[in-house]
Amino acid sequence: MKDFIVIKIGGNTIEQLTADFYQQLHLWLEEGKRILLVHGGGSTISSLSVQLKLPVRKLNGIRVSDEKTLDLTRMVLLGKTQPLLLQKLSEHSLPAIGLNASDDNLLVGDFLDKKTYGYVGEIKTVNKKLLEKLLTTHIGVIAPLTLTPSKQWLNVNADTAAADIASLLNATALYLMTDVPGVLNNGKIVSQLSLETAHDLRNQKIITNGMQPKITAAFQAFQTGVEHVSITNKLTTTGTLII
Ligand SMILES: Nc1ncnc2c1ncn2[C@@H]1O[C@H](COP(=O)(O)OP(=O)(O)O)[C@@H](O)[C@H]1O
Ligand SMILES: CC(=O)N[C@@H](CCC(=O)OP(=O)(O)O)C(=O)O
Repeated sequence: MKDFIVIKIGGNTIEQLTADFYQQLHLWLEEGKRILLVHGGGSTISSLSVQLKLPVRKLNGIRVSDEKTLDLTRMVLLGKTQPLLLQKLSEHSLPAIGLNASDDNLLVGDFLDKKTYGYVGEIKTVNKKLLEKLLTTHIGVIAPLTLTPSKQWLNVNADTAAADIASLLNATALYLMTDVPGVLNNGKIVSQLSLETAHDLRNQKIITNGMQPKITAAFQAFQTGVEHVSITNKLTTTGTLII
């Protein structure tokens, strides 16, 4: 079975992707790797929420989502962010296909903690057979949403979604691509991050906001067997490697 590589691209990062990113995808495709991109879109969801006078509330970097926020999230991710990324891939001659939880039971999940976060989920199963077929010819581009077994849509933090999917696919690598070159401490990149150091940096409030779900997601994937997990702004530099 060929390797699965999962790459999470933060909403802000889509516009900043450079030529080396697309070149690396071409190289991996030539090597026969199966590539899945999980995209974010958080900043657009927040700015539209403000325009529509919906509350913007995040706890530990995770959006608290009522029904209206969930609806808006679905519209942004599937109506704006995903087509933008697909268009960019197409402009760089990369064959890509947009995917979401409702495609042939692609993702099934459950509430993360309904009392605390509302309509927010985590992913429990992935239709691996479908991805094995589709990803032989295409790069998969997947939105961070899930459906419960009773078909309730849920908003999933994109870092959490990428890590859940990487774990469930037994992926060989997970790249969490963001707008900073890695985890920073006093302006310097932490090149290798252990769980113990991550706890310390969190306690010292050096790791805050959107970096928190990224760190949780990174260790979750690493501990379930994803060999290479990194937080970076480029596929060609390691940034912060999880150890
Ligand atoms: N220790 C840290 N090192 C780097 N970035 C951090 C750290 N703590 C918090 N952050 C913040 O996390 C942000 C990345 O998370 P987020 O905004 O959610 O991005 P994305 O949309 O790519 O997931 C950085 O831009 C930075 O503002
Ligand atoms: C539950 C939750 O936090 N969902 C995220 C999904 C999008 C996301 O994570 O986008 P970025 O990676 O660009 O931040 C949200 O609503 O913002």
